[in-house]
Formats: sequence, structure tokens, C-alpha cells
Amino acid sequence: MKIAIIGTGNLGKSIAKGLITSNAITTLYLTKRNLDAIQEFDGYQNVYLTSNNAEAVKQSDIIIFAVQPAHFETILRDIKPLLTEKHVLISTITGFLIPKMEAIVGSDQFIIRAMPNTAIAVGKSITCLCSNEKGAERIKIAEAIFNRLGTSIAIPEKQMQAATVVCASGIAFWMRLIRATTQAAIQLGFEAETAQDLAMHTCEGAASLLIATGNHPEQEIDKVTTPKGCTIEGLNEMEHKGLSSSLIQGMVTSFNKINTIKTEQL
Ligand SMILES: NC(=O)C1=CN([C@@H]2O[C@H](COP(=O)(O)OP(=O)(O)OC[C@H]3O[C@@H](n4cnc5c(N)ncnc54)[C@H](OP(=O)(O)O)[C@@H]3O)[C@@H](O)[C@H]2O)C=CC1
Ligand SMILES: O=C(O)[C@@H]1CCC=N1
Repeated sequence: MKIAIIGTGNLGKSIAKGLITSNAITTLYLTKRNLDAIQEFDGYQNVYLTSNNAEAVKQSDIIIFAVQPAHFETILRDIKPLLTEKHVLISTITGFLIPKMEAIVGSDQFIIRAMPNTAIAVGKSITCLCSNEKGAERIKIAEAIFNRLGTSIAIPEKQMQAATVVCASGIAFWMRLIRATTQAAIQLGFEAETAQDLAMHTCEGAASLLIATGNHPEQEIDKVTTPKGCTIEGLNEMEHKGLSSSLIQGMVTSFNKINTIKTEQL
């Protein structure tokens, strides 16, 4: 596959790492105005670094956009004259809706929105996908790419904002939980490095149990909570202090913020 990533920042670099590691590319163009921060990709076979978005678009079939929302409209307008029937446009941009993209490049383009997360760098992203009517003809291509880099799921566009919070911002939320359990492990007597190992592998184990069994979390909790034991005592104390409530409220606050993110140049 001939892929270009327009805007190789935090997310773009993560996608690039995943694509390179999984051998998913024929050629990969990575663009950015200042190339200093992506020199780590210099020297990979068939990977090209450039500040020239037009060149990247001309040389590629699949164009993945990963710029900040306020930069996207100008870039789309700039590349519009270069688009041909070979191009599939995949936007990861938060809050930039398909009708707005169609208004710029036309509804006859294959347009797909993808919401991955930074775990795509290690092939573990859950990526939500939706498309315009024309893009539905190419959604299998997007699924093929993102399934190589984790798991993909098709959702209606109206759920894309919620998916951004749950899956993309979700990485940050889970990191904070892992950090907190690490801090607790240190207080309980482990060295910092060991504490983090214990916290992150326990987190991985918990998620893996649910993925493997399809069980509800409470079924797995029931297996751990000995009556009058230490687990239920700890869990109930966390809930008295508002654990579930603060997570839910934080995610709803994050969701409400999305609608205020500027997608136009200031
Ligand atoms: N970070 C994440 O976990 C996720 C982010 N997203 C979405 O992905 C997008 C990118 O986010 P993120 O990676 O965090 O942002 P970054 O700011 O880290 O990356 C954006 C990159 O775009 C580059 N850029 C800006 N203007 C241009 C241009 N004209 N041509 C080419 N490159 C350009 C910038 O580099 P330079 O200034 O050198 O050009 C920068 O490196 C956002 O819209 C965000 O909502 C979605 C899911 C997850
Ligand atoms: O924080 C943000 O706005 C972006 C969207 C999801 C992850 N990063």
C-alpha cells in the first residue's frame, strides 16, 4: 500500500511506527513542516520524509491526515486539485465532520474518518471507523490497515466524538490509573520499577480476561472478592471516595469539551 501521513506528530508517528513494524507499506510518505522531530524514521526503506504535502499526495493512494483540527481545512483546500480517483482520504482529526470535508473536496471522494489511539504504535489500537457514502466502497481498505494495527470497529459518525473520548483520550485515562496503582504499590513497599511492572501487567491481565471470555467485569470481580476479605474492603473504600463517579464525570466533561474545539484557523 502506498500511504501518506499528513502531519507526523504524536499520533502520526504512532501510526507510522505501527505501519513500519507490521510491514503494511509499499511506500510511506511522512509529512511535517519541521522535519527535525521525525528523523528517527530516516533511513527506513521506502519511507520518505518531506515538508511537501503535494508530493506526498501525488505519490500515495491512501492519505491519512493527523494534523491539529485548526490546520486541516487549509491543507484539504491545498491538496484538493491533486486528488484523483485512486485516493482514499482517512481523517483522524477530532471534531471535523464528514459533511465539512465533503464541502471542501467534494462528496465524490472516498472519505473515511478513523479514530485510533497511540497504542497503534504497538499494534494494539482499537480504531473506530465511519465513512461518507462513496467511502463505504473503500472501508474494507481502512479495516485492513487498522486491523493489522489492532482492532477496528465501524460506528455511525454521530458516535465519533464519544469514541474519541473512550478510545483516544482513553489511553491517557488508563495511564493515570496505572500510575496511581504504581504509586500505591510503592507505598506498599515495592521499588518503583517493580511497582510499575506489577501495575501494568495486572492491568493487561484484567483486560485480557474480559477480551478472552467476553465476561462482564463484575463476574471477574466476584471471583476475586473473598467475603470479608481485603479486596472488597479496598473496592468499597475506592467507591466511597468516588472512583467510578469521578471517571464517568471526567469522561463526560471530556466529551463536552470536544464540541468547543476549534476546527477553523484562529
Ligand atoms: N494524539 C492522540 O492520541 C490522538 C490525536 N487525534 C487527532 O489527531 C490529530 C493530531 O494530533 P496529535 O498527533 O496529538 O497532534 P500533534 O500536534 O502532535 O501533530 C500534528 C502534526 O502536524 C504537523 N503539521 C502542522 N501543520 C502541517 C502542515 N501544513 N503540513 C504537514 N504537517 C503539519 C505538525 O508539525 P509541524 O508543526 O512541524 O508541521 C505536528 O507534528 C488531531 O486532530 C487530534 O485530534 C486523534 C486520536 C488520538
Ligand atoms: O486531546 C485531544 O484533543 C486529542 C483527541 C484525542 C486525543 N487527543
